Amino acid sequence: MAQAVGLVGWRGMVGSVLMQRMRDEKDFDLFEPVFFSTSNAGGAAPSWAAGAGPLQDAHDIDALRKLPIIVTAQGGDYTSAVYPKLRATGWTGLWIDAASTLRMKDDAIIVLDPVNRPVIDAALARGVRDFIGGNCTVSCMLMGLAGLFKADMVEWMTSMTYQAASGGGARHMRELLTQFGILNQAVGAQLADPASAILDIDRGVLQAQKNPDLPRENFEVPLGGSLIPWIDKDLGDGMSREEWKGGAETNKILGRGPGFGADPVPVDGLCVRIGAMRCHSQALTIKLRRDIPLDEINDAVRTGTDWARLIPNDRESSMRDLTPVAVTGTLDIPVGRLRKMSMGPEYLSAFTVGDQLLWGAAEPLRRMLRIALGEL
Ligand SMILES: NC(=O)C1=CN([C@@H]2O[C@H](COP(=O)(O)OP(=O)(O)OC[C@H]3O[C@@H](n4cnc5c(N)ncnc54)[C@H](OP(=O)(O)O)[C@@H]3O)[C@@H](O)[C@H]2O)C=CC1
Ligand SMILES: N[C@@H](CC(=O)OP(=O)(O)O)C(=O)O
Repeated sequence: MAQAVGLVGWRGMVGSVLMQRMRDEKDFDLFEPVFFSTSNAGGAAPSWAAGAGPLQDAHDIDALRKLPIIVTAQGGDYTSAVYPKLRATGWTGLWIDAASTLRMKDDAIIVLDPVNRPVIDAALARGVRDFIGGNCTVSCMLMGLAGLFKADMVEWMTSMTYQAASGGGARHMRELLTQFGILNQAVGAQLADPASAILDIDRGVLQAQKNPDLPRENFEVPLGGSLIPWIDKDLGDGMSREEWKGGAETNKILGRGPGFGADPVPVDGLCVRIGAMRCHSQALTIKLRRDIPLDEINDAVRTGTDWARLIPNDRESSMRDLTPVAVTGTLDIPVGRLRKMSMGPEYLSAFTVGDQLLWGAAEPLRRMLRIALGEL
């Protein structure tokens, strides 16, 4: 009989993308899904899951502890509330989670198997039970640049991010679009008149952006037609939590830093929210360990993972292939704008884009489940 797997958070935004990918890849042929809900215990399982029983209560520790594997995309509050109680019962099953709560725990692994499969395999062999998806910005960056890290070409790196609204969640995406709609309406008549003055339109947009009635419950400030140079909590030392994750998680995924054999690679930067929908983009400045020819760098990027796509550093290719619109809904991680910078031959610039709901959230989890089931 197939192994039972508990699924929590399957109808949220990350969960829905995860379910779709698992259906596309026929993952459900490999296990018996047991669907949980925090809001509708006893309700029907999703219609596409033929034969699945009714929804179980996601806070019912006795129901959860019967399962050898639990996959959750329910969120950090759920993990904080349920995980400690579940482990306190002596449950030794595998916990596969999208939330950041447990990521930096000593005995938890951040999963991104095309980059750190040996770390995952070694952890499974020594009995590690917690496998957590990485921060979306970090995972997308590493899926593109893995080749440079694998070849140990990187001395340090800065990452300047352009992060999509989806990183905040579904309500943030709606709010962004609502803001755009209101801005458009505010100047609709002038826009329709080719003879109207652009500075009048600009004034009208600014007025609408500054109007206290513009919906901003989620982002707190206008994002449509603007940007927000802060993501996640304020750590109190000038750094945002999202920026801290860049260095901390990159090194943990690579198996570098304190507790590992190799020195950490300094990774730092500035994380910015922009008005894109669901793709995070990043401009990278990389200090190479030595002057490496660009051909060699291109080869390393191209072969780093099966999903990295080398984009020629020309105007047409960059505009066509290196944008959120080009990448959304695909697993491709294009990497382009690769060139040596004027600071010297050891300084490399790069630009990369990734769908933060796919490689940034859902894909590493479904692949970890396959690994746990011995199917990848
Ligand atoms: N958003 C992102 O970009 C990323 C998020 N993550 C992590 O994934 C977790 C979940 O995030 P996300 O998917 O954005 O959260 P959502 O808010 O979309 O979903 C979370 C839960 O909300 C409940 N819910 C209530 N109303 C609705 C509704 N109308 N439609 C769907 N679900 C509803 C569902 O639980 P129930 O069925 O039990 O009612 C659902 O599982 C978080 O921990 C986050 O940190 C990780 C990487 C990226
Ligand atoms: N913080 C990310 C999204 C996210 O959920 O990240 P994490 O999984 O590290 O909490 C963003 O806002 O774009």
